[in-house]
Amino acid sequence: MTSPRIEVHDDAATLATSVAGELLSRLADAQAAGHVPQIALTGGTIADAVHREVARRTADAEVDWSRVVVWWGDERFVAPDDPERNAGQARAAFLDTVGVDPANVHEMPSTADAGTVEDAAAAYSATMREHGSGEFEVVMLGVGPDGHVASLFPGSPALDVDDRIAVGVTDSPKPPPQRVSLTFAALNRSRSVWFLVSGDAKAQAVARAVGGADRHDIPAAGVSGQEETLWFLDRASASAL
Ligand SMILES: O=C1O[C@H](COP(=O)(O)O)[C@@H](O)[C@H](O)[C@H]1O
Repeated sequence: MTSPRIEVHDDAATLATSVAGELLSRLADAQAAGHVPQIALTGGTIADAVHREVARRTADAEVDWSRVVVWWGDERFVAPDDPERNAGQARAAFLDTVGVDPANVHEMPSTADAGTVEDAAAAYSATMREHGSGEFEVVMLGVGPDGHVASLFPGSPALDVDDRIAVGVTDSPKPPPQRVSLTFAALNRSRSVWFLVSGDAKAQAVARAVGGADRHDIPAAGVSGQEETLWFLDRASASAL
């Protein structure tokens, strides 16, 4: 478990630019060292802004996207073309344009691929065991006003599942209710964990997570990187620190 570092940016736009730049530089460094980096993406508003900045800045970066392996920290269990899909959002924002190898992009199953969320979670766990070490270079995580990360929500039974890579969620308080999420155990194997948070609605959750709340109350408090835990905040989300 690493102590958190906090970076406060003026607003969501400067936060997104900074995260995108840092991600491109981490990936370039990992590739220069001979690695094929694996990353896990998140969904949501600030993630979308980060993804669009990655697309905008990729032409000037030294990253070979065909040698980056892409996973997700969570996904909504809906039809593949549903606008709620985190994967669809990331594809539209950057994956469709930066030159990733489709064989290296591991979307979580949709309702077209699996009968139940538990089947979907089991299939994703198997895919991760087959294709990757599960040791991410960087996991990016949005945080909800209730402190949720990925699809690990306060009070959910999924918070206590530590013997699996991915878990099915059937009662998400934020729609849609059915989701698949990586577990704390899987997220915590990442080298770097980056929280991306913007807006004053999330200020209390940030303060409680950084202050070491119980993960059952504020799930973001239960995730940290093996080498680095970094909070990218804007002034509004940092206002209760
Ligand atoms: O439902 C989800 O919400 C969080 C945060 O989203 P935001 O719009 O409040 O930024 C996101 O990180 C997660 O991946 C997603 O499924």
